[in-house]
Amino acid sequence: MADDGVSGTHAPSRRRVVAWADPRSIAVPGQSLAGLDFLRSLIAGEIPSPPVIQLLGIEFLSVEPGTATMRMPAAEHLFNPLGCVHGGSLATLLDSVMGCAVHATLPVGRAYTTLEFQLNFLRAATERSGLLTAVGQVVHAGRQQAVAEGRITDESGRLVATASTTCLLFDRPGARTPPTVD
Ligand SMILES: CC(C)(COP(=O)(O)OP(=O)(O)OC[C@H]1O[C@@H](n2cnc3c(N)ncnc32)[C@H](O)[C@@H]1OP(=O)(O)O)[C@@H](O)C(=O)NCCC(=O)NCCSC(=O)Cc1ccccc1
Repeated sequence: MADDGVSGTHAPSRRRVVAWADPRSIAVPGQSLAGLDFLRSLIAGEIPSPPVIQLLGIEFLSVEPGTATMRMPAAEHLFNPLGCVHGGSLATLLDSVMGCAVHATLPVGRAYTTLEFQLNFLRAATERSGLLTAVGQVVHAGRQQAVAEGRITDESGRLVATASTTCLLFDRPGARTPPTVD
C-alpha cells in the first residue's frame, strides 16, 4: 500500500540515491594547493565533491578570496517533524559556506577548522522556499583566527538564517619547516 499519509501505513515510499567519491581523493590534492585553487578545482569537478555536500544536495556555485556561495534545495528529505528544513541542515550549509570563504584566503601549507559558530533561524524553510542560497564572507583574517559571516536567503530573496563563526588557522601538519640546529 502506498505511503499516502492517510491510509494508515507508514512504510517509507520515497527514495533518494546518494553517491560519493573516496574522501582521500579529495583530501590528498588539497594538501598541495592554496585554498582558492583547491576550491576552484572542486567547483570545476576536477576534485570530487565532499560526501556531506552530496548527502545534503548542496551545489557549490562560486568562490573568490574571502567569499563563497552555495545552494541547497529546501527539499523534504531534509525536513524535521515540524515540516520544515531541519536546523542542522541549515547549520551545515552555513558552516560550509563560511568555512570555504576562510579557506579561500589560505596559502599552500595553511589549514583551518571551525572553532565555534552562532546562528539565527529567522524564517522556516519549507517546500515554498525553493532553492536556498548561502553566502559566506570573511570579516577578519588574522594570523591565528579568521571570523566570517553567513546568510541564507530563499528563492524569493527573503532572509532565512544568519550566522557568524570563528575559525582557527594553523600550519598543515607536516608543512612546518623543521627548526634549524646550530
Ligand atoms: C516563527 C519564528 C521563530 C519567529 O518569527 P519572528 O522572528 O518573530 O519573525 P516574523 O514575525 O518576521 O515572521 C517571519 C515568518 O515566520 C512566520 N511566523 C511568525 N510567527 C509564527 C508562528 N508563531 N508560527 C508560524 N509561523 C510564524 C511569519 O508569518 C513570517 O512568514 P511570512 O512572511 O508570513 O511568510 C521565525 O523566526 C521562524 O520560523 N524561524 C525559523 C525557525 C526554524 O526553522 N528553525 C530550524 C528548524 S527547528 C529544528 O530543526 C529543530 C528540530 C529538530 C527535530 C525535531 C524538531 C525540531
